[in-house]
Amino acid sequence: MLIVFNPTAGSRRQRRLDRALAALRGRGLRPEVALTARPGHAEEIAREAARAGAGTVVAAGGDGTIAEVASGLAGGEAVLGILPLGTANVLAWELGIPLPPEGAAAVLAEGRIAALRPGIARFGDGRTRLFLQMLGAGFDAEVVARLDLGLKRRIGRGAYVWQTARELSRYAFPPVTVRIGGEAVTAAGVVVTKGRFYAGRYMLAPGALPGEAGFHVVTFRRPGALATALYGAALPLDLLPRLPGVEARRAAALRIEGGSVPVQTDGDPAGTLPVEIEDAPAPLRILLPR
Ligand SMILES: Nc1ncnc2c1ncn2[C@@H]1O[C@H](COP(=O)(O)OP(=O)(O)OP(=O)(O)O)[C@@H](O)[C@H]1O
Repeated sequence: MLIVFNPTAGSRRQRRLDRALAALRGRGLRPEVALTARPGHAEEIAREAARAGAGTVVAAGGDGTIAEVASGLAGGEAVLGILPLGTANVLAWELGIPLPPEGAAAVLAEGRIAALRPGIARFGDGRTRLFLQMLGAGFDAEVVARLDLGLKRRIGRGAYVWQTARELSRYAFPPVTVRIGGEAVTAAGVVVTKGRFYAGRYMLAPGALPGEAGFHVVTFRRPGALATALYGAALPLDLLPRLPGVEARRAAALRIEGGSVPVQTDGDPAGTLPVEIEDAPAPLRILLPR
């Protein structure tokens, strides 16, 4: 077992890693730890470990680190483990992986292996990006792109609230077009998700199930600061899916177009529109609670 540790993710991460390591050793495991030195490094480490025959490669960080490790493992035999040390930890909430390090360690030691179907985003410039939870185009990606990472390290999720307030006054809400089969929907923004939750443990797509093929596509029709502030206020109350102008569809694959609109995947900046989205060719094996 190799643990790929992002020392910049979340807060109090070193102590939480140490607690997980102690719990794993208590269960007779002797994991190695590799530290990431830069964005993208977790993917390289994971790919190399898988090539060298690692059985389990654990992403110790937030959703961005998990997506990077998953990219490195794609198409191989190694199993993905998750030690949630991030800021929002959406995927951990989605999959029921405990946030306390001892609980997460128990899943790494004794969990069951399940299959997830990652999504793949193909950008107009030819780059691809794998995601496990979600992709957003529009306002949420603008917030992620402009987030002050130092502030996020200091105050955690409050940094997103602060950045949202700032972007509400200056984002122009250019329209995006979502194409699913022959249908075209124009909206102010869209979130394409594999899971139910968004921004933590808040309900976005109640019908989504981990491991399913395809996507739940949630469009936000109304542009502007007022509508977006309302979406933001409804989110922690789990009322977002019921708001007027918020519509959900299923799609096996889709294309999103829009001029210079930013895109985020699993909470990290990923590029700009256009993007084509489909399921990854192979499932990914992952350790989940029994
Ligand atoms: N050593 C490093 N220095 C700077 N950035 C790094 C380093 N290692 C990894 N990263 C980048 O940090 C980004 C953010 O990390 P991650 O998403 O894991 O944590 P988080 O943002 O705190 O958590 P969450 O996504 O759950 O809110 C990752 O996308 C990764 O590319």
